[in-house]
Amino acid sequence: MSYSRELDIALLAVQRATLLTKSVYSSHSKGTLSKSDSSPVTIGDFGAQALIISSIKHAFPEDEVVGEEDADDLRKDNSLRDLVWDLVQAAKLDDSAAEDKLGGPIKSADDMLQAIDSGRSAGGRKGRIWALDPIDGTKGFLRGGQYAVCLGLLVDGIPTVGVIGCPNLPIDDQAPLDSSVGAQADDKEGKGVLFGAVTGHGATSRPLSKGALAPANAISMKPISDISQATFCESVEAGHSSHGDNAAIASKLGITKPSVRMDSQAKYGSIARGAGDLYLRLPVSKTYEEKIWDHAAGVVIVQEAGGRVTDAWGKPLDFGIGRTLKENKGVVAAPKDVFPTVIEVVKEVLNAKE
Ligand SMILES: Nc1ncnc2c1ncn2[C@@H]1O[C@H](COP(=O)(O)O)[C@@H](OP(=O)(O)O)[C@H]1O
Ligand SMILES: [Mg+2]
Ligand SMILES: [Mg+2]
Ligand SMILES: [Mg+2]
Repeated sequence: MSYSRELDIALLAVQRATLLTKSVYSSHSKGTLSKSDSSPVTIGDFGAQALIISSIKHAFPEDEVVGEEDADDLRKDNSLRDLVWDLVQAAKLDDSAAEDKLGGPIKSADDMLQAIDSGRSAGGRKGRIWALDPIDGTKGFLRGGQYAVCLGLLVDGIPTVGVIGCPNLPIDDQAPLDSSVGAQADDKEGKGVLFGAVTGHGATSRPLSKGALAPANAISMKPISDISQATFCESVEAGHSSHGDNAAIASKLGITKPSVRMDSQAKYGSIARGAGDLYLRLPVSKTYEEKIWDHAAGVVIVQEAGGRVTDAWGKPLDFGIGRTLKENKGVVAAPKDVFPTVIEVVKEVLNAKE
């Protein structure tokens, strides 16, 4: 199957949601709350989840969605709900054919809450399940760094369609990648990329637009003949990925360039288009379970661009067990031909710590 309709809807739904996240990004009050795990969530996360789930349920009513957020906090606080509702009503693509494909605007605040809560699927190995991260890199979103709106389709537990919208990344696939891209990001002139991929059909990038989709460019990972020249990406947040272990791996590979620190699945997009080469996410905590919505879209895009993605022990990521990757620890992504070299070194560093 080519999943071309799924890709089209996912691209448009993510594109529409970025109109909302961009309006929150540039505003002083982001309506930030602290969740039970003490991680942040903003009115942008709730609004983007509502818009995307409503688009998916319109186009594919039978599909399930595993979404990061739920509407509990909005049901308890009417003023917060109203803030999100205002944002959701304002986020419209300026192309009526595209809006029609997404079912047009959400009809009421109650429908909005219901849409957000339709992301409560438990996940699993059977059928079609979308994994949605309405704002990935919320800490970057609040700090003024990179963030991404991410949507992946799992078919029988296998990531099959992936879309990532990155409002703050340079449009140009060839733009040099260093930590200035990860820090002090903005979404002004020349910024805003939409990545997309379907298993077996390649990966693309295109400028984010406000209406119909812009023409796509095929992307692929950069061939590397000398691994010591590689550029590696890692989280900005030291609590999400071990900077020390990542640095030890880079050093064993002979890499001397400093890492590119960047929030969100913008890392997957950046290596998929050959701006960077490796993505290292070595676990910090022994008990943390990676979430399926933090990786589903990025994995399809990197694989279709010529890469391989596994956990830090080289085990395939298992998206079919539920909302988390509980059988995996950490994540490593690299171009296929150098992947075996990279994963051997990752395992050496992990084994030395056991
Ligand atoms: N202890 C931890 N280890 C790894 N990832 C974590 C973590 N705590 C939170 N995260 C995840 O890290 C994601 C951001 O990744 P990155 O550091 O690459 O930007 C967060 O996504 P959200 O921002 O969507 O909540 C969150 O799901
Ligand atoms: Mg979060
Ligand atoms: Mg996330
Ligand atoms: Mg998120």
